[in-house]
Amino acid sequence: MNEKELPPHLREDNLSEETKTLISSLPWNKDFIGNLYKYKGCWYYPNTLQGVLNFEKGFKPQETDIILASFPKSGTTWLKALTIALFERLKNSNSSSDDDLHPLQSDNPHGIVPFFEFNLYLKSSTPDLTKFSSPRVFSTHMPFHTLRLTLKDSPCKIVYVCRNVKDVFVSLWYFRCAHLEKEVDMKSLFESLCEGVGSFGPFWEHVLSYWRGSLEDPKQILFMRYEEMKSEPSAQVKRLAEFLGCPFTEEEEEDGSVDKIVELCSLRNLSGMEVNNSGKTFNTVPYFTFFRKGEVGDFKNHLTPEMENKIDMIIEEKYKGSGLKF
Ligand SMILES: Nc1ncnc2c1ncn2[C@@H]1O[C@H](COP(=O)(O)OS(=O)(=O)O)[C@@H](OP(=O)(O)O)[C@H]1O
Repeated sequence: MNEKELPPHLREDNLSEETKTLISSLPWNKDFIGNLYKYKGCWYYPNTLQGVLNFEKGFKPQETDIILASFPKSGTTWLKALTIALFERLKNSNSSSDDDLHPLQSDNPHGIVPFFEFNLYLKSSTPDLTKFSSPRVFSTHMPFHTLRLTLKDSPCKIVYVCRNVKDVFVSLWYFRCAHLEKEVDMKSLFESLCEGVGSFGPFWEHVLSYWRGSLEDPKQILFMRYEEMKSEPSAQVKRLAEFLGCPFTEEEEEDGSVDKIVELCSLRNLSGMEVNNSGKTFNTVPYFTFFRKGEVGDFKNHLTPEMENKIDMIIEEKYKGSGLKF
C-alpha cells in the first residue's frame, strides 16, 4: 500500500531525527500494513511510536486524571462512552435545557476522550491540554509497564477493559478490513496475534501488565471485562462509578439512572446516532467502524477448531499461575 494512503498513525512520515536514530536500533518486523518496531516490549507502527515517545517526554499527570486503557478492540469505545455519561450526569441539570445535546450526541467517544498516542501526542509533541477540565479523562492502548513510567507515582486512576482474545481477534480482523477497505488475510493476522507481533502486541503481556497492576493496587487500577459488562451491565456500571469516585446515590438507583446510562451507551443506541454515522477520527477512521455486532462468542462463527486450540494452548502457557482466566 502506498505510504500516503495509510492513515497517519500507521505511517512513517512524522518522525523526529531522534526517533529515526532510536528505531534504527530497535527490533523490527513487518506486517501487511508496514513496519513495526518493538519499544519497551511492545510493537508499534512508526508514527504511533513517535506519539508514545512524545507522551513519555511531555505528559505531566495530575492527581485527578483518569486513564482508560485497553488492548485494541476490547471495548474501548464502550468504556469511554460510559465514563463520559457517568460524569455528565453530575453536571447541574438546571443549567442545561432539554434542547442541549448530550456530549455523546455531539461527538464519538473517541473524539471526547483522546488517545495519548494518537489524537494528542501524535499530532503534536506539546499538545494543548488546558481545555480539559478536572478530572481529565484520557485513553491509551499502551501496556501498563510503559504507562507507569510516565505516571511515576501519580495516584491517578486507570480503568482497563479486557476481552476474550478470540473475539478481539475477530473484531480486529473486521476493523482492519473496513479501515483499509480490502479483505485482510485472516490467517496471517491470526499468526501475528498468536506470535504477539502486531500493533500494541503482544496481547498476552498487555493484559498481564494491567492484571498484575490491578492486583498490586486495586485502588489505582480497575480491571473490567467486556463479557461481564455484557452479562451484568448495571452492576458493572455501578462498579465503574464507585471506582471513579462518582457512585450512584440511593435516589439515582431508585429513579432508574443506572439503566438510563446503560441504555444511552448501548451499541444499538450509539451506532444509531447521526454523529457516529458521519464523522471520522483525526486519523481518518470512520466512526461507524467502531461499532459492529458487539457479541460475546462471535469467534465461534470464524475460528476453526485448530485456531481455537492454538489460542487455548497459549492462554494456558501465558496465564498459568497468574489467576487470570479466560
Ligand atoms: N457500546 C458498545 N457496547 C458493546 N460493544 C461495543 C460498543 N461499542 C463498540 N462495541 C464493540 O467493541 C468492539 C470495538 O472495540 P474497541 O471499542 O475497543 O475498538 S478500538 O480499540 O477503540 O478501536 C467492536 O466489537 P465487535 O462487534 O465484536 O467487532 C464493537 O462492536
